[in-house]
Amino acid sequence: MSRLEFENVSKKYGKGMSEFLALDHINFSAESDQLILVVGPSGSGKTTFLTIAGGLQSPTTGTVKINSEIIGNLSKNQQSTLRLNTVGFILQSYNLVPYLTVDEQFLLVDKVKRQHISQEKFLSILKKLGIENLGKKYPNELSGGQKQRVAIARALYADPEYILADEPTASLDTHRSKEVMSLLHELAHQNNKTIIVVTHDLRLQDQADKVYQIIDGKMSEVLNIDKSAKKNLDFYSK
Ligand SMILES: Nc1ncnc2c1ncn2[C@@H]1O[C@H](COP(=O)(O)OP(=O)(O)OP(=O)(O)O)[C@@H](O)[C@H]1O
Repeated sequence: MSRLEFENVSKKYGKGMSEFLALDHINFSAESDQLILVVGPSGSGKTTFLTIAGGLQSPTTGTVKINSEIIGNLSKNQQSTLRLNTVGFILQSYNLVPYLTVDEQFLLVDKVKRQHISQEKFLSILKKLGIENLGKKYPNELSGGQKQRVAIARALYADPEYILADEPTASLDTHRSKEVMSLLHELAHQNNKTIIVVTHDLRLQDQADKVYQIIDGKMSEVLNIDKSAKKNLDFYSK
């Protein structure tokens, strides 16, 4: 079973007068079969949390474990291999390669991961995200929402144990947002994935198994999300 754990994780940026505590003693765990939503206002530490969860940056203090392995104890090469084999990122910047068509973005995953996905599975992912007709287009020919969906499809295509998504529905309308969240929910439960979504968008809470909030770098589980969601809607919106 997959398990991601944060033990007393803090992250400081800068030094001296410009020192800033972005994450403050966070304890957190996520397992397979879970879609977890992490909400919080702008600048509260959500992206910092997600990038540390995926080993893209290190905590200042505390321990992050993926499947019982302490990430900080691994060499840089071992960390890259662990990331490549277990974690799929959906980042705000989409991370699409500008000079590759949509189809080629997926071929690149095959190359990097030395895998080959059946055409049938490939098409089913594209269809689920409504991008089956975009294969020959380059990223600069796509709308923000289309780029977002290609980035999501590419993360799913690599079939990682963990999917870490930063505002995956930011450029999508309400209908598409719900579809994407349903898809992530289905993946978590039918394909045993651990999925963590950070977002401002409290409308996504319906599909989540657990909801956490980060405020000023401190994280807590939101047990009664409906009530606080209504109270905090303005607070969370950008
Ligand atoms: N590399 C960095 N150097 C210095 N400060 C940083 C750095 N990255 C983030 N910060 C600061 O840490 C805090 C948390 O940033 P983070 O991006 O994690 O917040 P966020 O909740 O994801 O915000 P948003 O919702 O606006 O994306 C912010 O005050 C930000 O300015």
